[in-house]
Amino acid sequence: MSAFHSRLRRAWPLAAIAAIAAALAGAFAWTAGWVGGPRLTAQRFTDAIEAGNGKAYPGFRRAHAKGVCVTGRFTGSGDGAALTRAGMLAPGATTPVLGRLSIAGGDPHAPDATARVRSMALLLTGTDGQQWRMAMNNFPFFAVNTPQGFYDQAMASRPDPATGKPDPAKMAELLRKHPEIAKFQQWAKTAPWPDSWANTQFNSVNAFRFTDAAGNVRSVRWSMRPRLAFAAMEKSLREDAEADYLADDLRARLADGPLRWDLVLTVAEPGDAVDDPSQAWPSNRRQVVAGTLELDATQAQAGGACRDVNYDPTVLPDGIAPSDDPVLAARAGVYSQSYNRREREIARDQAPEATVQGDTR
Ligand code: HEM
Repeated sequence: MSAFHSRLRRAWPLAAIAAIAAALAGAFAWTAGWVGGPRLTAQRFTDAIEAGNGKAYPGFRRAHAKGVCVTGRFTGSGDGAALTRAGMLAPGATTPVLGRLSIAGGDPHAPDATARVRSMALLLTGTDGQQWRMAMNNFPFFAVNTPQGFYDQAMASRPDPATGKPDPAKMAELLRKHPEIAKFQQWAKTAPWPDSWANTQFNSVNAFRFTDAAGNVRSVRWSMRPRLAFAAMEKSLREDAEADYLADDLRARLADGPLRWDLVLTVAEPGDAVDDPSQAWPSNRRQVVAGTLELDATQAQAGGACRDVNYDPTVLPDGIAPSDDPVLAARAGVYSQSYNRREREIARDQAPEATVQGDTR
């Protein structure tokens, strides 16, 4: 070995250590948001959603703040077993459900007629303790294709202090940056509004990976399809409706008996957008009715068990896993942040409105 090579060999460990140290320092700086611009952390994301709400509502979810708890059960039909080994979809398997029906938005007192987006969240707990948490909406696809898009939307929606409404120039800039939003705006403008949670279809929107007993993996989206026929509510009727007509309607319907939705699994084909929730899949994809959800009771969220649940859609039983969709990953971080903030406010007695027993919603 030459003198040069032996000097190099002696120097190498020091150089390697220095390089590793530099890489670690770089990674730390990136994580801390010192380089490459401020990173989109769950904290910043949640701050933006709070700012978009215009006002603080301690103890409430930072999104979908207004809602009610529901309870019931889910029974597997057995047909879903062709797609996943998850025991909850086995034939006849019955799983207790603690759920929540809500409207989108950060104001827990918003009149129902102002909320274009309606939602269903479910927590299924299997006999072996495994959980399947879902948070679904009535839109068929998401407004944006990245977490950054959702963040930008929250920032652009912040009320302008002068008008109390979002600045139209900022909204125009948002649309220029995220043109996929136009498709969602078209849906929001034209799709008829259902008159009840009970006849609304709720969609997972994000895709998930289903693994069957033989180890085959497929990309799946799912929907809760109501057994009740869709009934539209015209604008004039919505304008005259009571602020809490959805919860009133739910109580009245449940007094007459349980409400049911079928769980419909839709299987992707090669080329379908499995990591982009803003793109619907073609309507001819294979569908499987994997079971039925039955809801038979409702409770106000202030005193109900759903208040203290984080319906994080990445909590899944064996046989179902998150896709690589970055929006899904972002949801897990932001829901946790929102959950921690609201539970801390409740624990510190800073949230009388969110905790008052006997409040109906
Ligand atoms: C980056 C995208 C998204 C962000 C940042 C976001 C943010 C949030 C936040 C902060 C909450 C409140 C969580 C809590 O305090 O427990 C929430 C609730 C919810 N979100 Fe999202 N969301 C996103 C996408 C979606 C999508 C794609 C869907 C459905 C298709 C969805 C459906 C829901 C539902 C149903 C709830 C209410 C859950 C409950 O009742 O607790 N979200 N979201």
